[in-house]
Amino acid sequence: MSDTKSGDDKTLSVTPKKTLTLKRPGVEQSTVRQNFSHGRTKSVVVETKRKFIKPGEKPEPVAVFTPRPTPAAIAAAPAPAAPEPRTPAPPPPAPPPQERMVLNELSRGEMEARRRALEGSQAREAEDRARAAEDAKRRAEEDERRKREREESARRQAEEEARLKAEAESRRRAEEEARRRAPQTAEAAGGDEEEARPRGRGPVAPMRRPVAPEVARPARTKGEADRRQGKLTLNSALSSEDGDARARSLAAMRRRQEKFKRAMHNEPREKVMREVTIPETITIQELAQRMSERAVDVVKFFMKQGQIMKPGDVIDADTAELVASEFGHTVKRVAESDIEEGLFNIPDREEDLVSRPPVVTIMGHVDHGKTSLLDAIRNAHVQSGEAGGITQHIGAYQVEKNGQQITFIDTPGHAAFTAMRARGAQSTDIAVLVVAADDSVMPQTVESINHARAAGVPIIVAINKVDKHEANPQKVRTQLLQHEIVVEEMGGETLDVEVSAKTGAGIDKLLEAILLQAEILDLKANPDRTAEGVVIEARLDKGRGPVATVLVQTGTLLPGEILVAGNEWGRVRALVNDRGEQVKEAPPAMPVEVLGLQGTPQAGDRFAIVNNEARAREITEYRQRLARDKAVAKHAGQRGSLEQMMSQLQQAGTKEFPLIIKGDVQGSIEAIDAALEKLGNDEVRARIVHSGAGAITESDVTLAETSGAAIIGFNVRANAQARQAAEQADIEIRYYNIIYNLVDDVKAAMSGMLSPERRETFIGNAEILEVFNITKVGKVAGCRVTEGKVERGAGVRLIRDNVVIHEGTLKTLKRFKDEVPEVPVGQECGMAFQNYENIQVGDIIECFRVEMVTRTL
Ligand SMILES: Nc1nc2c(ncn2[C@@H]2O[C@H](COP(=O)(O)OP(=O)(O)OP(=O)(O)O)[C@@H](O)[C@H]2O)c(=O)[nH]1
Repeated sequence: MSDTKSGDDKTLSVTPKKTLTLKRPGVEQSTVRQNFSHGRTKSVVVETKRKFIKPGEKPEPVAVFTPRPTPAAIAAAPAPAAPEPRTPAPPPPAPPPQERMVLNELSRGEMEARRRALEGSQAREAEDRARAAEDAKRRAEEDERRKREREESARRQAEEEARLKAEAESRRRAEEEARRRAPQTAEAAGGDEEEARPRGRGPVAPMRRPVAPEVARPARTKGEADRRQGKLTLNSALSSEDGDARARSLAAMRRRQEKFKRAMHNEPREKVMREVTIPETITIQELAQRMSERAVDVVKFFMKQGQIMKPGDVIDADTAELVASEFGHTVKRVAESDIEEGLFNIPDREEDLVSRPPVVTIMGHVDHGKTSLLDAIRNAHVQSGEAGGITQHIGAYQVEKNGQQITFIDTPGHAAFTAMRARGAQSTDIAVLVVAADDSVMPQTVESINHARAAGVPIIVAINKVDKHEANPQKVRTQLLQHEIVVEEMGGETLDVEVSAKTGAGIDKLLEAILLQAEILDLKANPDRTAEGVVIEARLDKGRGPVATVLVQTGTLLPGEILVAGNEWGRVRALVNDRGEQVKEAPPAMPVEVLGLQGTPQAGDRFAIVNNEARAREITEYRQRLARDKAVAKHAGQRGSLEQMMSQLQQAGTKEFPLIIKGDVQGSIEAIDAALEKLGNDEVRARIVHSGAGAITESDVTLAETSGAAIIGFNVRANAQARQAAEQADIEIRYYNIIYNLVDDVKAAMSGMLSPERRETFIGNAEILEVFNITKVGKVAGCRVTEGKVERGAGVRLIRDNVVIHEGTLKTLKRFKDEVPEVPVGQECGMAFQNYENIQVGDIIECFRVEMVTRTL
């Protein structure tokens, strides 16, 4: 049987020290494990009670055994001693002479162990006592230090206050002094100010900006006082209870001091410069948050710029960037287009690439024969054996030459289609530049050259109309030199072909030239992958719903796939080629009509295939949101910066001509929009309330009604309900099929809104020779017409010494006794002014006619 000391024994460490209360006066405790035969053990708590002895008395150590209340232990215990309650035991009968032991039959080892346990326990107690004393000392020191600090801070505040007062006083005196001594030189005045500043005290900053500290100081003191006196907080309650020891934490004190110092020195809080991430659009609130600025400060900034904004307002990235840099932050522009990651430009392996047909766009000046050429090519070269097939306009077509396909993008080359053409060039491999041989290089020819160059697309020159007798192809070639287009014949590398769209001459050669150029370009695509491409045209078809003509640029498009194009998506219901036939697939460079989209995408939108509807929805919703935000931001932007506001003020008198435009094809709507945008001047301009592809519906009429707009249908008609609604609401619907006519009409209508111009025509002058005062009539001037003639009813001005002193109308114009309508030059007459009599001999009467002229745009 052996005893173990409980100190390090984990099994015993749970012994509830608290219940055993080490601090019980005069009692020392430790736990001892006793081992018995057959592996039985028992834990006992040893309490050593010290007896307080009077001087002279002999100390009598006492050990009390408290058995653990485990049943096993109770059963196994050989009942060594009667269990004692935990209350301090009354001193037992005088022990035998063994020191500190009352147990019988303990071996030396056991006794030694117990002794060690008791000693350890004593040592611990001593340590605890020492620690407590140290803590108390530290606390006292801390309290003392805080007190000192508070006193110090109060002293400093008082000092600062006194100093500021002194400064203000001395400054006031200095100013007074300066005023007394005025006028003085600026230098002398500077010197005075220097004098006025208390020397060697305080920093220079408060002197430079003296107002802030003075204002800040009393406000702070008052605020603090109010806070302290007015409110009873837990803190204040405690601090009043046990002195000021617990009033404020040290950190709070420091913060307060820092703040105070800053206010004193008018130092701005140290600014943290951040890199602010700015998406395409952002709310002011969000921007402020990202800059760690207060939204109200950003709003204030806008206000200074003359814009009234709310924190919830959306601004575009450019504005946000400006704001961020004004606040001193750096900017990182990001596109929130992570969602589109992996949608486009999936790389292909070299070995998967195969040759594909070239995509050609025909460009050139108005009337140089683009449409005729496209038609000529198409009519002559629809795929062999299918010549009888019904061709339809889908915005692009393919022809076959020498067994090879060529894709033509069939967008008409009207001036207003510039935007479309620019997009066309992006999806194009080769640009055919049509120049009429009977004309010359024109502005749009140059524009086309620039578009092709910008897109990095090689040009083939088609010199058209060579059938005409006045055709001069050589002149065209020479003119092209000026624009750095050097055709082969002139020793350059640009292919040129003389053609006639009328007779069909040279068309084959042109196609061959295209194929040759394509060979040089070595155009390739991977047909064994999901399709990617571009929308050429999109429209709302009455029977088929939204229809988009797309050009597959890589991969193969199949029915059933989920296609995302711009803001729209849909499951491909059918693919229709340029001959109106349904096809099972659309390989690279093939233009097809896609049916099954949910909405009409925009011409020029890129399309791609996604795996599931959820992803398609996610992408299109994101794009729609983006478009919406952009529109809102644009709108907000219109409320604009100061410049914008000024221009708005200027425009305040601008009359708007609201229009709703519905068209058959997205491309034509864009063209109309662009053309109408150009109309107008400072006084009147067209405002397109809404435009879109599709028939004119009842909702268009409602919109027209609310916005006071006229409705224009381009190649579309209003449905019966819309017609009826328009009739009832008295809304005008106009139909057009030629853009020029549409634009001309709008122009004429807008001209009617221009205020007429006042035009003045000089008629004649008369000199006053005599002034008669006639009763009942008043003063009448006897004049001679010296220039032109004088007319009754015309405007007259009275001019004295070359100064106009009156402008009005004539009351009478008499020749002898008769009223006459006019008096020619050289004759004499009598004239009287309406409501004006201050006339003198020698005055000149100028006669003029005013016309109001209607203006046009
Ligand atoms: N004699 C002759 N006339 C031609 C030829 N090509 C086009 N034309 C005529 O030129 C005029 C304009 O031709 P378009 O094909 O409409 O010209 P465009 O460049 O498409 O014109 P926009 O669509 O207005 O830009 C038409 O009257 C054609 O008949 C040609 O090779 N020879």
